[in-house]
Amino acid sequence: MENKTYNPYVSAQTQFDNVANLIDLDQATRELLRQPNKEFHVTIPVKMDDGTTKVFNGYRIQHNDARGPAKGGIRFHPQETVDTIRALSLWMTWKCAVVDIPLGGAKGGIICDPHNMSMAEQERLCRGYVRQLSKVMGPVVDVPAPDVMTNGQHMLWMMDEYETINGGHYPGTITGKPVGMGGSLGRTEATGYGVIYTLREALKALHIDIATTTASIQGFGNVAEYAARLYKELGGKIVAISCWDNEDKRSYTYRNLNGIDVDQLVSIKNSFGSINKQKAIELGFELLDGDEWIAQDVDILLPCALENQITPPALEKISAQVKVICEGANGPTTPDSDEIIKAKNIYLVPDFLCNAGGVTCSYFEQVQCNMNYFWPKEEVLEKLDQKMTSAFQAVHKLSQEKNLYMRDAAYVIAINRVAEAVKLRGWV
Ligand SMILES: NC(=O)C1=CN([C@@H]2O[C@H](COP(=O)(O)OP(=O)(O)OC[C@H]3O[C@@H](n4cnc5c(N)ncnc54)[C@H](O)[C@@H]3O)[C@@H](O)[C@H]2O)C=CC1
Ligand SMILES: O=C(O)CCC(=O)C(=O)O
Repeated sequence: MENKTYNPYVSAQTQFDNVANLIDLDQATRELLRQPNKEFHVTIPVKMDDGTTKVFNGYRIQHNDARGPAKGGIRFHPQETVDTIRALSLWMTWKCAVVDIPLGGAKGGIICDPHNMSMAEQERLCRGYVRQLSKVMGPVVDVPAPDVMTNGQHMLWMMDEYETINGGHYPGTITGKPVGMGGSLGRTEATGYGVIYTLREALKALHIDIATTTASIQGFGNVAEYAARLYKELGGKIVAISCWDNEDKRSYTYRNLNGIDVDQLVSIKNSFGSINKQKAIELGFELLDGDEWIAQDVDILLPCALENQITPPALEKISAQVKVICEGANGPTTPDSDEIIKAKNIYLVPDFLCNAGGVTCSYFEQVQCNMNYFWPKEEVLEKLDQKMTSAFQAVHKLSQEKNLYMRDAAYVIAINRVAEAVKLRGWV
């Protein structure tokens, strides 16, 4: 099969258009919701350690804030594109709506490769980004958080710059901050755990005992690591994990058919979620091609890396054993692949439902910051489980009642909530 290229923004709009037709959404609401409301494109000059100045391109795209302040992560990636960020901003709106938290959708990104930047350069980049955007962000406007290749330290530098500019303490400006500095316990785990809460519920609905299942995972960053940890804790066996190798500029799949020891693999990965190949081989892992994660004879696939990973050619390799796909990543599946997944009768938990644990915990972080009182981890995770489980059940129920694909059912709930908000506000 020929290798097609996919634009995530086109995919996000295609998904939206399909469901807008299904629910007969009026024309004005369609036009409003199928594109972002505001876009900020900025240049960020950064003094590099060698004395030169490098200019980076950054973006913040706010899709919709009818239900509350815009919310969504900031990515650092050398191949970041404005269309990817547009798509991600749409998905953030649907995500907050499907779990019913009072927030809108936004996303940010900077084209850069943090692998090749010192911590001091990264700090200057974070501060420069906020200097460009401080007027259009803030606790009641737009609240960023970590995403691919960003972490709590980046968020703290950004918050500090925002507070310096605005002269006060505004911990609700950014979420995903380190614990003790306005961060919430459980935020590090939240997205990955949320993925597994939805998997647990999906398996219950399918009458499959999680302890009898096997899984293969794409990615080994924040989302994948904590999904792997909780899945194992619930009795599942992981046989393969793939990740990017920045030295070889390609991905590999690490396989152990006896079951992967997650702690052991974490001990040999770096802060970017890349596994040390040499050490993995010494530990007895089989080294396979990066694409092989999808070809394993497992019950569950957990794509937790990037967008456009599950394509028709990739699906040609999928094992007949696969029963469930839980999308930890944003946009891992292309619209033409959805048709194949439906035809194969694989149960799909769609991205903006499956990975909503991160933003749900970010919302809890804001609530705790507003109270200036922080909950114990057990309380955070219990509330997170409740939110994720009830959102999953509402989507599953609708999908059963109306015979809808799970992605479409999640969209019906999310779009209806946002459409109602824009109507109530008198925007359409
Ligand atoms: N961090 C969060 O709270 C949330 C993240 N997400 C989404 O989850 C996905 C992963 O995010 P994080 O874990 O935070 O990022 P991360 O930067 O911590 O990890 C990304 C992982 O993907 C791997 N990867 C990159 N390219 C790959 C390729 N071609 N093949 C195999 N592996 C590859 C990297 O090696 C790394 O292990 C992204 O789509 C992100 O937008 C969604 C919701 C919240
Ligand atoms: O925690 C957040 O606010 C957003 C996380 C995020 O970027 C995402 O869910 O894709």
